[in-house]
Amino acid sequence: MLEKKIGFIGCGNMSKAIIGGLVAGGVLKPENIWVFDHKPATNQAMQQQYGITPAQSAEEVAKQADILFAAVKPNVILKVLKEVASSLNKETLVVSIAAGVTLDSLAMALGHDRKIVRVMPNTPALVNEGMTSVTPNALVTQQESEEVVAIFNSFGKAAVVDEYLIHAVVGVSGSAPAYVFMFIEAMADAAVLGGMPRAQAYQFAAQAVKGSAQMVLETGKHPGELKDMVCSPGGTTIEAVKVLEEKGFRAAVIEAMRQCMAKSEALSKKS
Ligand SMILES: NC(=O)C1=CN([C@@H]2O[C@H](COP(=O)(O)OP(=O)(O)OC[C@H]3O[C@@H](n4cnc5c(N)ncnc54)[C@H](OP(=O)(O)O)[C@@H]3O)[C@@H](O)[C@H]2O)C=CC1
Ligand SMILES: O=C(O)[C@@H]1CCC=N1
Repeated sequence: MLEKKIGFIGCGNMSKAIIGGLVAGGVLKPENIWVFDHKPATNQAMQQQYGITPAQSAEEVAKQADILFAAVKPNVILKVLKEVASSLNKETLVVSIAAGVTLDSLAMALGHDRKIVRVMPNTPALVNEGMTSVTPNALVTQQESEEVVAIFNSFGKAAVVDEYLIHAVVGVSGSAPAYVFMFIEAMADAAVLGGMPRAQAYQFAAQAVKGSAQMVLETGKHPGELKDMVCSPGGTTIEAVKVLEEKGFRAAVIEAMRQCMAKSEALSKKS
């Protein structure tokens, strides 16, 4: 169990996913998780649900934390960090989850002597299947970096990546659950069209996606080979594959992600 205090400023979708994962994984005592959201009702609800410690202010969280998560929207994070910079201890590790906010701009807000880690998680952290990239600045030690990776590994998988890869990470995992949910919803709609009850259709579609993902991860086989294994000659699947190719399925996914990555890059230039 990690004997550190972890603080969160901002408690929305992502903080809830990370805190849920930390508590479920027994990574640290819930009372060692300090939370400040500017909505008091959120702090109370988190205390009731997880037994975490609600704070009265962002400064209080900053003073308490050994590792401080800045988990507010990208447009407010620099202001929030500037306000708490003087409350941080010298050794506090600041972890930013904001999309498009670079290590350089975080250092400008916090001071250039700060240990900062930029991470990009995703919402499946809520069900212990998150995927997170971890990018430390030069002041973070190997051991501290490994600690952050271990935190995210406790509710999914995590890997250290160079900062230039962050836009690809946003495209392929940070934002990706949204397109996967759309795919599941569309498949379920089609199953409903085929007469299946709606709830059952979501179950079948989601399990098909989960099982297929598991096959990629566990067999190490090329996705194309796994696809070929499903397509019987003259069978049903190849009919579906033909239509997906005709409708530009792959091109649509690639173009959607290209624009997602471009937006991530544009946000980084603004910050
Ligand atoms: N959602 C996702 O899938 C992912 C999000 N991210 C990043 O995570 C960050 C947070 O996203 P997400 O959790 O979705 O956002 P949310 O809006 O759900 O959460 C942010 C929370 O912080 C609160 N807040 C805003 N300003 C302050 C402040 N000054 N002090 C304390 N609390 C404040 C917000 O309150 P209010 O609602 O009143 O504004 C809200 O409750 C973003 O920077 C985003 O880029 C990264 C990866 C994936
Ligand atoms: O849509 C967004 O900007 C954030 C970043 C990754 C997922 N959600």
